[in-house]
Amino acid sequence: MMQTVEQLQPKPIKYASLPTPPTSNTGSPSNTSSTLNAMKATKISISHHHHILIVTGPAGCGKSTVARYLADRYGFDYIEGDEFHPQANIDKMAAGIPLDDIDRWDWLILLRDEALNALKNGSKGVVVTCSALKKKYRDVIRTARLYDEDPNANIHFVYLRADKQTLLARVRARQGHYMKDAMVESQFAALEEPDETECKQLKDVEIIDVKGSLEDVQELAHIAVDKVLIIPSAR
Ligand SMILES: Nc1ncnc2c1ncn2[C@@H]1O[C@H](COP(=O)(O)OP(=O)(O)O)[C@@H](O)[C@H]1O
Ligand SMILES: O=C(O)[C@H](O)[C@@H](O)[C@H](O)[C@H](O)COP(=O)(O)O
Repeated sequence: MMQTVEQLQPKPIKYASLPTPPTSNTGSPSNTSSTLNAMKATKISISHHHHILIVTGPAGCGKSTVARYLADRYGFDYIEGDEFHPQANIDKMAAGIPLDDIDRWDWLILLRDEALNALKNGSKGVVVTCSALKKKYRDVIRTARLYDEDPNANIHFVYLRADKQTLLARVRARQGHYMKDAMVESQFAALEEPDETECKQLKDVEIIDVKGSLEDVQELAHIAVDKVLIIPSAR
């Protein structure tokens, strides 16, 4: 069964005023003009497979903002990863102490299982925010495919790439969050960006440069994700 994007989202999709797509040192470019032209010219449908989109990156890169937008666009469930940290992790981060691997394992498994539950309960797709700073954390999430009832479940990472200055500015401007700007340094220290090997071998990472305005970033993100979710119709 196919669902058209038009059915999921009343607003027409604009492809007209796109920002110049970013290129990345480590991953594939987020889109090409030929893909865009193909999408403009054809009716587009979301494949019937289960989809898990993991929006990743360090604190302040825009995970929640972009994930909510994507969930809305595709009619997917939304899981805010921060809400699944145990209180001990929140307390630690609020006190300015970075989490370590041990703090994160159960949280990652919980997020994976929450996503699987949403699919089991009938959701076609789910968008999860999860910093997933290291490759081994992303690998934990990748095991969702082994447990999902759809053997062709589509697990995809949207890595929001930002430089330290941008993150510092955004974390400083954000009100009422336990994660303060002093933690940005440790987030970068822990960060293992998806590199060329990971991107090429696993083909499940899109890298989005998030320096631009929110509107630009949302557009870049949905163009990248459309390529993953949507089958251009032959008709
Ligand atoms: N592209 C952007 N340009 C400007 N501000 C942004 C952008 N993306 C997010 N923000 C703002 O930056 C802050 C951090 O975004 P958020 O989505 O909470 O990031 P994360 O979930 O990764 O910590 C928020 O106040 C958000 O409104
Ligand atoms: O693995 C971690 O160290 C945390 O998950 C961290 O990366 C995450 O960013 C925080 O939960 C803060 O929340 P925000 O990302 O919403 O700032």
